[in-house]
Amino acid sequence: MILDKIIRQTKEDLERRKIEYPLEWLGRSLAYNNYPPRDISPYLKATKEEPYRIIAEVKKASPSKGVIREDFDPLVIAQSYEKGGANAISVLTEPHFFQGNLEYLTQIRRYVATPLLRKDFIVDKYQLVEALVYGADFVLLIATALSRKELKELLEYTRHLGMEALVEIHDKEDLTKAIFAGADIIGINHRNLETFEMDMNLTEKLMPLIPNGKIIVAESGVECKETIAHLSKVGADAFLIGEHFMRQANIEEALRAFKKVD
Ligand SMILES: O=P(O)(O)OC[C@@H](O)[C@@H](O)c1c[nH]c2ccccc12
Repeated sequence: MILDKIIRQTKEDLERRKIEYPLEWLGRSLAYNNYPPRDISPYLKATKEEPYRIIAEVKKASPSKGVIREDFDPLVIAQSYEKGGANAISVLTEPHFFQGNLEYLTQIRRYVATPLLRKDFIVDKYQLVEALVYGADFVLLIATALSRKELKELLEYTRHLGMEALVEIHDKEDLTKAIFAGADIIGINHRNLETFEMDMNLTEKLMPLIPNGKIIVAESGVECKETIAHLSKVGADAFLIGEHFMRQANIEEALRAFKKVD
């Protein structure tokens, strides 16, 4: 089971980091943090002027596709995203399966003003403190990977630290967990994290079950404007897009083309 494998590896790494940088040290660097997290909701909620928002992802590789982009400079990519008009930027920080790095967050934060998502497999409060210290505005919490209680506690701690969470779901059971936890921003992942199978109808299927007032993010497999137009009509506020942009020679132009409302 790939998800189990990633979580196991994540926990192993975490034990090492906790010894190397105890929480007290990590907490101390917060005193020097010049980048307090921003309130992310206004960046993601659809409005009349901006009927859909785009979270563009910095992702070198994935377990389903291997290396997606050879010519990979996270800062240059993030700057292209910013110039192209991204509403937020998702930074993969998981090192083994996605070839990400926590340092990318800090690098990008220093030069880019667009809000940043720490995209990782978060299972521990320690990772939330890290997210804050390294410059994230919001974090991903994956309902499938957490128990009801864990999800609720991690979401509460995220807010305690002044951040918000994008709570990712893939089925009704995840949705129940997300609502129980008090999620305000719900990501519907079209990709099954176990089988990598895609269901591009999932947003449409789950939408009627989601209470009013939540911000909805459609995630994965979005590669054309037709999909965006359709899913935004169905009720998605924002789109999380990685691979499509990572495969472009001109990332900025590709993003601008998606942002242009027809
Ligand atoms: O590259 P895509 O198909 O546009 O998908 C982006 C994003 O949704 C995907 O990377 C993702 C969604 N949920 C995740 C959880 C962990 C790692 C990665 C992900």
